[in-house]
Amino acid sequence: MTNLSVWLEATGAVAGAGGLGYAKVRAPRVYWSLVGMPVTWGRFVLSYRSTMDVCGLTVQPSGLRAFMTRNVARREVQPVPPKIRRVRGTSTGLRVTLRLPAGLEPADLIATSERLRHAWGVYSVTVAETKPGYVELRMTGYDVLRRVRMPRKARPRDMVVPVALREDGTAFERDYRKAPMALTLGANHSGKSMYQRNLIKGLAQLPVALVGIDCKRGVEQTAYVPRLSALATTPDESASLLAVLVAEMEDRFDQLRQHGVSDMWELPAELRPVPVVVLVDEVAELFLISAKKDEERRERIVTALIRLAQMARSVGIYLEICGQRFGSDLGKGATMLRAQLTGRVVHRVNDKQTAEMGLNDVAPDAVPVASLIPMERPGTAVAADSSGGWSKIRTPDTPRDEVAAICREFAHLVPDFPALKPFRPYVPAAMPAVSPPLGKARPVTS
Ligand SMILES: Nc1ncnc2c1ncn2[C@@H]1O[C@H](COP(=O)(O)OP(=O)(O)OP(=O)(O)O)[C@@H](O)[C@H]1O
Repeated sequence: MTNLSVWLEATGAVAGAGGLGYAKVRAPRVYWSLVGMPVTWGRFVLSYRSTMDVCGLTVQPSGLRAFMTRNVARREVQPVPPKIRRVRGTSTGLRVTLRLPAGLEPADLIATSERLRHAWGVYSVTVAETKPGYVELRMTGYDVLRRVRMPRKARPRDMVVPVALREDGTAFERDYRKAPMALTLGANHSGKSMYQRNLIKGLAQLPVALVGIDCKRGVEQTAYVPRLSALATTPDESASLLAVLVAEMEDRFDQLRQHGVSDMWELPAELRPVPVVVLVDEVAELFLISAKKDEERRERIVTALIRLAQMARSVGIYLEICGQRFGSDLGKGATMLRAQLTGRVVHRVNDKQTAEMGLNDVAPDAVPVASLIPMERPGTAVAADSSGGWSKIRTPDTPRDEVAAICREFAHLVPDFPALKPFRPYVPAAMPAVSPPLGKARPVTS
């Protein structure tokens, strides 16, 4: 009854809005649920066998099965497609779980995904291996990255934060325990700050210490100060803050040794130190030197970043570094640091070389995809990690005020962290909706 009334309400809405054609363009989610999904489901079921046959995705049945078909059923033995284990409709498409017969592998389906897409008239077909011998065909009924809506079930938990949507309709999650150190690259206005904003939105709700380094005088991160344990807005402050984090890392190593474990997560919860996520906006500012005297500071910053990137994972200190480019042109230490940042997100770039800096060592076949991200789609990126897998993603368009409000709501989660106290930003009683003008953005207290 409830389903019927929801359906009637929705169809009424569609009719009121000017019909199905209008809904297809303006409300693709509603159109998919009401029209696209039943049509595609039917088409899929009716044409499954013949489609798999013409796509070369069938194999000869096993000896016993062939014998039974020939001698018991008295039918001609036909090649068989993968067995359908489950078909499930979602708000963005259809998910089909297949059991692969001997002789077929996931790569065979990946190679034909374009033909499957045409055969079933869907927007995209992605193939994911879910466990050995099983694959999931993820079909999307429309371009889910045009207006991003995160799946309702995607919630921050443990050290996992949903941050964007993949083109197959699933959530792209930043998992700090799987890829502890990450690099986000992209040209001006490509959506890097939006990516960090979505990250902060999720991280703010978890029991972690958030440390900001924003040498663009804090223009982006000042809005989040109620939830930050520390904020540095100049290279000098950043150098001091990073030195404190390196000392904290060393203290935590001593603690691990005392308890005879090699990873913070092996400690009982009551002894485990709070995880720390260090968010660096525009890393080039930390590498720049305008006078000879800055060289020594730069050296300290780069050495601290490399040490943290190499070792801090096991003590729960994670780096999230963001910049326009990240290559040898930044100077000594840059490529060494980059090699340690194994989580990669590359937004629109101005040249292929920048895409190569971000992806060549982890997912070289994703370089052309990153090089072709259009300007009209800010927030679109290629996300890859050292496992060689990659996917095209887009962040939701989350207003800064919304994230600032979440930071205020979860301010009570700022952990007690004496070493970071000198860097704790001043939190005004009423935070302005947007950052204060340049030059006044850095209220510091001790
Ligand atoms: N996912 C998105 N959906 C819609 N609009 C977006 C998205 N991501 C970013 N934008 C818009 O694109 C513009 C640039 O975004 P953002 O400031 O995040 O880019 P940036 O790479 O950090 O730029 P800069 O290097 O200049 O700081 C902003 O107006 C933002 O609102």
